[in-house]
Amino acid sequence: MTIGIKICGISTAPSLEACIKAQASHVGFVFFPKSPRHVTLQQAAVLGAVAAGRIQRVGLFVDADDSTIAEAVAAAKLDVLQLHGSETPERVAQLSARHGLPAWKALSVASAEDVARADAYRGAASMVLFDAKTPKGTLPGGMGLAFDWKLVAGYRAGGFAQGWGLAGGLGPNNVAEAITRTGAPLVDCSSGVESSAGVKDETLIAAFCKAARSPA
Ligand SMILES: O=C(O)c1ccccc1NCC(=O)[C@H](O)[C@H](O)COP(=O)(O)O
Repeated sequence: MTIGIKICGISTAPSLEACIKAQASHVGFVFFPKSPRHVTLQQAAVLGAVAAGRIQRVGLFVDADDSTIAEAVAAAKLDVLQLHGSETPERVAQLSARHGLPAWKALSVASAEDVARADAYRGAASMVLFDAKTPKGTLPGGMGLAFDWKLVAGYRAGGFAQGWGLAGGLGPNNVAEAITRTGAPLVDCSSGVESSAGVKDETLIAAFCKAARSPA
């Protein structure tokens, strides 16, 4: 099985090129102003053009309004929408249909009940991305926090056309073990390949992608 690898929070051309060179499958552009990884529409347009046809472009939104999403889709020529807030299944389906794009729904996980919330999104989202629940008042992602992988080990993703993904606290040193223990078909990493908040490290990107393709 070819593992999907998404590197999230790409905001510069060198880090984008590092993801392509390392053969990641997806890069994430964060459209959430509170994030240190936030990109402007101008940055997104440049990065989206560089990425075109070379790697899949995922736009990340947190309860964004229609115009924010429409402007980002147009600027970056996004291939996928990642909805990382409290978007309902209806909102996910609506945005996917409106833009003609697959939509991934991120769910924050700390318990089995959180994983079960994915059921409501079958048929609406093309993928469910399980991420760690973050403390109140902090960012809803990109915090380097992991959750108990046992909660999603062997997850059955029927009804999600693109399967499921694992995020939260992954890095070059634990991603192989995470894949082996959960069977996740896609892994997603942000802070684990950074030297400081929002600053990607090209060596860590390469190491992460290599490790993800070498299950423990
Ligand atoms: O990365 C962000 O800054 C961010 C901000 C707000 C919502 C989501 C965000 N990131 C989502 C991602 O897809 C991250 O890759 C995921 O949360 C894992 O992050 P990390 O634990 O740092 O690898």
